[in-house]
Amino acid sequence: MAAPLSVADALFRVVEHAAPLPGESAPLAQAHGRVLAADLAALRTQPPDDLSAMDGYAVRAADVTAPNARLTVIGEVPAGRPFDGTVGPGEAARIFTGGVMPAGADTVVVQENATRDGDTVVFGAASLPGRHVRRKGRDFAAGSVLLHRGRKLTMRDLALAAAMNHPAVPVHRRPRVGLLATGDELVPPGTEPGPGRIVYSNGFAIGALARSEGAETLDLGIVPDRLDETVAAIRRARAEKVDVLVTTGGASVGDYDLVQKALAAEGMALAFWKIAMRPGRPLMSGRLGDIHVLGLPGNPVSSFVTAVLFLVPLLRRLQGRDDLSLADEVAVAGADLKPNDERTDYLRATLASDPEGRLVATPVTDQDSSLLAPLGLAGGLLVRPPHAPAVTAGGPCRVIRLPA
Ligand SMILES: Nc1nc2c(c(=O)[nH]1)N[C@H]1C(S)=C(S)[C@@H](COP(=O)(O)OP(=O)(O)OC[C@H]3O[C@@H](n4cnc5c(N)ncnc54)[C@H](O)[C@@H]3O)O[C@H]1N2
Ligand code: MOO
Repeated sequence: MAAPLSVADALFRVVEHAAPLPGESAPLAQAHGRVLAADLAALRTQPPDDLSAMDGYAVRAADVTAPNARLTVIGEVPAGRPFDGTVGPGEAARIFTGGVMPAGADTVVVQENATRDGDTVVFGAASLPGRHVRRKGRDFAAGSVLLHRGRKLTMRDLALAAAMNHPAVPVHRRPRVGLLATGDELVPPGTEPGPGRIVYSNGFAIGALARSEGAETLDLGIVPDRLDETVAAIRRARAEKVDVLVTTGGASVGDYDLVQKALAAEGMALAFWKIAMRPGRPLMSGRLGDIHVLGLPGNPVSSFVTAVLFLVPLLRRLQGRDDLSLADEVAVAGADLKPNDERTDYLRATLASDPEGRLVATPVTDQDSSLLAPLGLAGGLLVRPPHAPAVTAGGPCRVIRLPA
């Protein structure tokens, strides 16, 4: 039997055919977290002119080289209303923060250092050229590319794009993710489950994860373990033009695990089924026309962990991002770790800081892949690579923080 696919190889196969979705225009107020589909160049220079940084008087520095200079006030320059005249020798213009520096003036004396008497002003202190003046273009020049394609827009980027004079920005379309749960035993939360029934849970975490990664989600419901109903749900997903179809459950080898059979009947090209990880071994991936299919195992922990590791990168790729995976970071093991076998292990671990400020990751005691309560307590996944040797408590390890 061929060795099962490694996590890295599986991830490559999940994203290799995922091209960024087409661009669309998003108004700035709706663009937070969207990913730029094109470079963004400034449409204007900022500041557009030399501006005063203070409320005071715009003067010639040559007139105020010593304290007690006495000048004649020839006009007023509020922000947004430039002054037509020129400040000549012996003259000053009253100016306010953001006002355009009038011709002739090259420095600003703050009003705290000025005594005004009618048209005359006397300065208590000397000033130097350029003092309290914000030079034209100090922030950026027209034509400069300040935000690059592939960037996930932060709230600060929105302010910058606005200052660059863009009311809207080109962003990749949000991926549409269809979520399909399978299993005769599943009932929605809030009902009175009959004997042997299980409350449907995992789609709530996976849906929230997908939306937090910029996707729109479509709930395709729960289908029973029947081929015809599973096929019908897959057809619904196609009719709804989802970009990604995420199924949960029915991924294993049991008589009622029909998801792959139904997808094959609909023409899916299988990329892989089963990979060398724990939890999540029965993960399946393929393509159904333009739809990227991820078949996640039904166990709630397995489905969430595989969604974090594979759905997140797929959604990021579809939105044109290059930072596909959630970053891992160095931590200290909070307990002894056994040597690992050939599968990458993702241990649910609580996270804390030790007195030296180091991140400590302690695996929860029961690592069964059905357990949601420990998953809720875990702040991260402690990653054990294939064949990792034993680590004693206090030794180094790596963790992936789980999204909130
Ligand atoms: N003979 C074997 N049996 C199993 C194997 C195997 O290799 N050989 N793999 C095991 C592993 S590992 C996993 S993971 C599961 C995955 O199985 P399925 O994807 O087919 O999942 P189901 O059998 O449908 O469900 C498993 C478990 O999870 C519950 N479940 C399913 N969907 C949901 C949901 N949406 N919300 C909450 N809980 C859900 C379901 O009731 C089952 O208890 O297979 C092992 N078996
Ligand atoms: O891989 Mo299963 O996901 O171990 O429970």
